[in-house]
Amino acid sequence: MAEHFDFIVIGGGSAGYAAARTARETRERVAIVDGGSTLGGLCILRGCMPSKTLIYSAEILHLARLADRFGLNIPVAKADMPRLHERKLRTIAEFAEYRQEQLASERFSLFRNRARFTGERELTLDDGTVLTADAFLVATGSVVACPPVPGLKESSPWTSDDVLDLDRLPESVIVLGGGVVACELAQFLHRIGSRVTQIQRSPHILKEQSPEAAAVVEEVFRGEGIELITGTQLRQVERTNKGFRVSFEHDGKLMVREAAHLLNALGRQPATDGLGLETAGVTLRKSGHIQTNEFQQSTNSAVYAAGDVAGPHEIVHVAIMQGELAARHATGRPAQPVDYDALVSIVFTDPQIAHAGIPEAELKKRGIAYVSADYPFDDHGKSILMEAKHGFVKVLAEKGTGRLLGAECVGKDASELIHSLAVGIALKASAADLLKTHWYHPTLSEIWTYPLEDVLEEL
Ligand SMILES: Cc1cc2nc3c(=O)[nH]c(=O)nc-3n(C[C@H](O)[C@H](O)[C@H](O)COP(=O)(O)OP(=O)(O)OC[C@H]3O[C@@H](n4cnc5c(N)ncnc54)[C@H](O)[C@@H]3O)c2cc1C
Ligand SMILES: NC(=O)c1ccc[n+]([C@@H]2O[C@H](COP(=O)([O-])OP(=O)(O)OC[C@H]3O[C@@H](n4cnc5c(N)ncnc54)[C@H](O)[C@@H]3O)[C@@H](O)[C@H]2O)c1
Repeated sequence: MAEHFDFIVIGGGSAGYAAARTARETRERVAIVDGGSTLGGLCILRGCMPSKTLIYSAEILHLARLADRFGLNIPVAKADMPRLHERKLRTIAEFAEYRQEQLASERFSLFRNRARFTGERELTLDDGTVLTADAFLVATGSVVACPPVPGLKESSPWTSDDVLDLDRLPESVIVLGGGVVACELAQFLHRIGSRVTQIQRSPHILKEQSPEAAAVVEEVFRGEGIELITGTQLRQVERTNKGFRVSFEHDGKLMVREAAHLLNALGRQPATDGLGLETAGVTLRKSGHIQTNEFQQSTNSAVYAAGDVAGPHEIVHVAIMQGELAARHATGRPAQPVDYDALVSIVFTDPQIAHAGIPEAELKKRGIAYVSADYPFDDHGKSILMEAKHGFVKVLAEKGTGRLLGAECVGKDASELIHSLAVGIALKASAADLLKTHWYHPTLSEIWTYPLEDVLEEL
């Protein structure tokens, strides 16, 4: 006999846990099914938290090496890999334990299995248990993609999981890709002391960001000593007795690079394999993501999807918003679709790239009339005294009304700085509204006053 629930979540990561918690507010019988070897989800175990723990250490190391610039004498600054690794494990363990306790609490029925749809409202677990529910949420996340580059799969390259678990210094690494994972980890590896070559297909890294923002990071990467080669076409990957050889075309010539290690950072794909989605009448988009409406409902109205498996943005806070939205809708409560025009996205390179609202290219595409203004960090008091002169801030506001539509920040701690503008954008404030703020001096944040004032003048 099948056990029946009000709401079943498949996948107890960021999206799944947020949905289960939200559904439990008004429903008694909520189940979570997670077949991962460790509970906790990508963000905690192998994504945001381990990467940002390590990247922060690498930033401190980088600053220590620039000690002379700050009038300091730090004779030796280098990574202690076993201790770096141990700190990461300790930090992650704390987050994971907390999440595991939440998932295993008596509020939910937790099944440590892989699940597969065997009917429109029926799941069969890998131990044969059959579960039915009024509504389901698929929140199975994503897996590393391996595009059909000859020899890539056969050579078993590292993925981000391997880099985030290093307890020794790799002598040299070739990083394939120019997306967020590739860039964040290429700079981390370089800063801890590896020789890094990064190979990217398009003419610029970080193609989701504006070309101006990407150009700042490219210049810093090359200045720090990363060999960054853009505008390439990968031809072949081979294992050698010393490591790896990558052949690619660049400027019409065939080029070859060799290194002890190879990192495949060529993207991730939605984790839908083996879920029996066809049996449940759930359709996928061309991208492989589960197709949903604005309430995260799939083509089977009883099956919702959220997080990396649903897209369109593979970011934790979006996964959480989508999970909460799906659970509210599935349990018959008022639910507001996610407002992607207020999206915040961040790349944790140094300098960081942060964006809020509608990107400028999208404003142009939609034919929205806007005014814009920017200001560089190399002309700002606090960033000058911090020796953090790379990058700029930019504000985009609606022509006529001055309503904030978008903002971009490339620079030190851009991930923190963007949030004052993100609040303005989400609350549909105008440039004049934001200028009522007491912007403290000297801070990095007060740099926003320059483009805000310029935008106001331009209106
Ligand atoms: C290196 C790296 C760094 C990142 N850094 C950031 C960052 O700084 N900021 C940010 O916002 N985002 C970051 N991300 C992205 C972020 O981690 C993801 O967007 C987010 O964790 C996705 O959450 P999710 O709930 O969709 O999936 P997950 O957290 O992956 O959860 C999916 C769960 O489903 C389970 N599961 C899968 N298949 C089945 C099945 N068939 N049956 C049962 N259970 C199943 C898995 O065990 C897992 O627990 C990073 C990603 C990577 C790889
Ligand atoms: N700071 C953050 O919020 C953060 C950090 C890491 C990851 N993430 C999320 O994880 C997701 C995955 O990141 P990612 O960097 O792995 O993927 P991505 O899709 O951002 O980047 C993949 C890269 O691989 C290249 N590529 C793909 N196929 C190729 C081929 N056949 N030949 C040559 N190049 C090819 C692409 O041009 C791109 O540069 C992202 O969507 C991101 O949202 C977020």
